[in-house]
Amino acid sequence: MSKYTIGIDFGTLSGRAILVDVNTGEELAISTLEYKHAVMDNSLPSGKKLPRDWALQHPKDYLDVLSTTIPNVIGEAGVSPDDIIGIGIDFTACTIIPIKSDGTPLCFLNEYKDEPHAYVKLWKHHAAQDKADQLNEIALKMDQQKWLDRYGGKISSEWLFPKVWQILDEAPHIYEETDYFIEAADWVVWQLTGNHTRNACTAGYKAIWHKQDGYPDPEFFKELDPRLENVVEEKLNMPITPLGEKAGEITERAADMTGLTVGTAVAIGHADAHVCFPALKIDGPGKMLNIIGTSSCHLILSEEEQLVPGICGVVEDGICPGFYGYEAGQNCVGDTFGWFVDNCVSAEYYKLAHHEEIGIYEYLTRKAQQLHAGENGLVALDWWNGNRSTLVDVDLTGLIVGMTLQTKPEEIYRALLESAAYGTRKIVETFRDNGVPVNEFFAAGGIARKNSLMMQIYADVLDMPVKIGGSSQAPALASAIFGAVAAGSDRGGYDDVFEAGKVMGKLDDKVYYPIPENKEIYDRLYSEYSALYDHFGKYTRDTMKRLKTIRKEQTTS
Ligand SMILES: Nc1ncnc2c1ncn2[C@@H]1O[C@H](COP(=O)(O)OP(=O)(O)O)[C@@H](O)[C@H]1O
Ligand SMILES: O=C(CO)[C@@H](O)[C@@H](O)COP(=O)(O)O
Repeated sequence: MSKYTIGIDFGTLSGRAILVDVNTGEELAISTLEYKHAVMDNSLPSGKKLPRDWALQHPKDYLDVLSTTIPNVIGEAGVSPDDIIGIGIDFTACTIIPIKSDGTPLCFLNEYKDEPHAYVKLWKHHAAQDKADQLNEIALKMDQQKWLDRYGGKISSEWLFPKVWQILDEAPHIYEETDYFIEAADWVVWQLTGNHTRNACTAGYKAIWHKQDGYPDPEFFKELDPRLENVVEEKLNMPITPLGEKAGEITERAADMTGLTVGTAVAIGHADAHVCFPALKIDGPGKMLNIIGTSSCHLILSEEEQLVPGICGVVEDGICPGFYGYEAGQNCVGDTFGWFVDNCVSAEYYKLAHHEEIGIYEYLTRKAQQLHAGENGLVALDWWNGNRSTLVDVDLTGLIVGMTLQTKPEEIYRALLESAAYGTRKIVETFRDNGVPVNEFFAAGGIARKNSLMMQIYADVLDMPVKIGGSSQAPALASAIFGAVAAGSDRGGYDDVFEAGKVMGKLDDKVYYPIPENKEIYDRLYSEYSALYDHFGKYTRDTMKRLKTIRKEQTTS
């Protein structure tokens, strides 16, 4: 008798569920729901305006994903809910919700509906950079290198404490009324199981938690703001559960909402990038996995804890049990291309794409593919939404050098694709230079399978073969794998995530190999990228910051 699991990937704009056969990895059904409120970066549902750099979400959209996509995949696959043995959840991170002790988000309560700080702060909420700057400065002054160095020497404004501090500073009453700040991954798991759990991945990477040392001392938090002295005890006080464990089982309420059977196993929540390893059968060190979507995450396992400057963090068991997991990343990849096609491509190009019955990305990609490496004469810095690694500063901005009156949209588009590859090479070199070998390169996420030109450019720029995940929904497949492990072998699942990955994971037959003549050109262009990277990112980084300050002043005056 076949058994099945469901994996749900909560992305930036939508939630995607897939139903997978546990014995073959076959994906029987998929269902996607776009979030009704998408990313609230201009205003709240009430119309209240939001300042620049904000990015909020509405937790009701996550419940809609559960109540829509799960029944959809069960119906489409035509399987009995009794044969679905487990479910796993992954989510963007650090995406946090202020909640009451019973799990109710503050924004669900009438009195807080018009309070921006009562809503979900999405991973790309970038309005707490000043808090991150102060936090890093104070950490250095207080000799907190022990944990700071594990986070590459800097905490990003995308992570939990700068966001929580911003809430305390700008809306102390919301901070006061919040019983817990919870990652959205853990909140969704709570809605399914009735159990309040915290996963080790997001606690480790996003909330400065360490398996042996715990959190920074209260003295440190007190120095940030005396009201934060006991922030851990007061707002985050939940035991942390390793990945690969079971969080609980589907409750009656969740069964009514989803159509699943009461008692179905639910895995501990995971982050959308980190979860992916078993979906590509990756089971050990030296194999970098790059999840390329709206943003991009670079993840790698190692048997040792090395301190690598400018990365997001190294966390023991933070990706898969038994290894140190490293994360680095780029704040925007797909988002940059989205910005470009929405703002910089003429109606004529859209008309021609329509005429050829293809989308605008495919149209631009075809045109960009006809160019030789280096023929566009452009080098771009990939900082359209800041720099996550290795400079850790969301105030840095994008740049294109080499533009002339002859420059065509497809040339700029190609330069943007190339800049994402250069940013990735910078990350790979930083790992290698600091004792973390990168021997193989794997790519997954929406773009990895959609854009073959981009993957070829990655192979050429990195001078490494690029292997592609076999599923168009790698995070959801990986979550289904974690669901099978939560169910365990007694119920027809697995006891070990790597064992489950071997059966349920998949790689595409297509591998992109470096083209030697392109590699040579890209080596030269990469050295130009590196010079610009150092110039604008290190020596004159204040230029970009000053421009942002002037813009802010002029927007509010
Ligand atoms: N063919 C394409 N080439 C490059 N970028 C694309 C293409 N199609 C979509 N995108 C961009 O990819 C991003 C979506 O990535 P995806 O992995 O599907 O979602 P998510 O990041 O939410 O998990 C969007 O920012 C979009 O602009
Ligand atoms: O930051 C992380 C994980 O650390 C991601 O959740 C975040 O970059 C969002 O990922 P997507 O680009 O939406 O796939």
